[in-house]
Amino acid sequence: MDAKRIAAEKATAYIDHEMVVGLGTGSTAYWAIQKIGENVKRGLRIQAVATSIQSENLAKALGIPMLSMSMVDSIDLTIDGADEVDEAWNLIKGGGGALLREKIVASTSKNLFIVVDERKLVKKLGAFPLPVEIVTFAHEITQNKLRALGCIPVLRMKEQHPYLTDNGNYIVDCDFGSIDHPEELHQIINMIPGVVDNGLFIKMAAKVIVGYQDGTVIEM
Ligand SMILES: O=C[C@H](O)[C@H](O)[C@H](O)COP(=O)(O)O
Repeated sequence: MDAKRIAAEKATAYIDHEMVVGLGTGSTAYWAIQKIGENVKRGLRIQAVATSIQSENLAKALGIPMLSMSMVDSIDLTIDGADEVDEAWNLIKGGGGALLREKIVASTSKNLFIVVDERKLVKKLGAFPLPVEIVTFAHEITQNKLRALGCIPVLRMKEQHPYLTDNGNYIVDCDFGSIDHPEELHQIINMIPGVVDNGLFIKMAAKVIVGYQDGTVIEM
């Protein structure tokens, strides 16, 4: 079985009746949502909150009862993927552009379980360029300020146009090289006017579940 799938399905075993569950975004979270959908059909009673329009549509199609973000002030468990996980369980997220809603949902969750395949584990973050969500107007000024922090910023494109997030913002993928101090970098980036949020998730994960190519899965 696919390494992402076994990690994602393992995480769903922690979901119990009456929980409010946060649904992540991406090709790994996809498998968690599929499994939750199956379990709901078998009688699991939960309500869920999505971290993207894509995940919301998938969940609705599978018959998972959904709540809007404005309806919840606490989420029991969120299952989400990541682009990189370091040894302190700091994360880079946002490869799929969903970082802002993901961080709001994660910050409202009692537990954030990260599901990844083994390729996402790194010693230090930064081989994956850091996604930064920025407002569209004067985006050049914001990109210049990001460049001044020492990265190479690249405006994410989709079919010849700047990629737009679910929130109507742009994403800039920032190559900082190896990130020595993720917590500091997180704060410095978010101080820039025009930045909405960045894809560093600092000390937010309660558990990391890793799927391996050989079919094994390890919970950390
Ligand atoms: O914006 C997207 C999310 O942060 C994803 O969770 C992340 O990019 C990992 O995605 P995947 O599981 O597809 O590698």
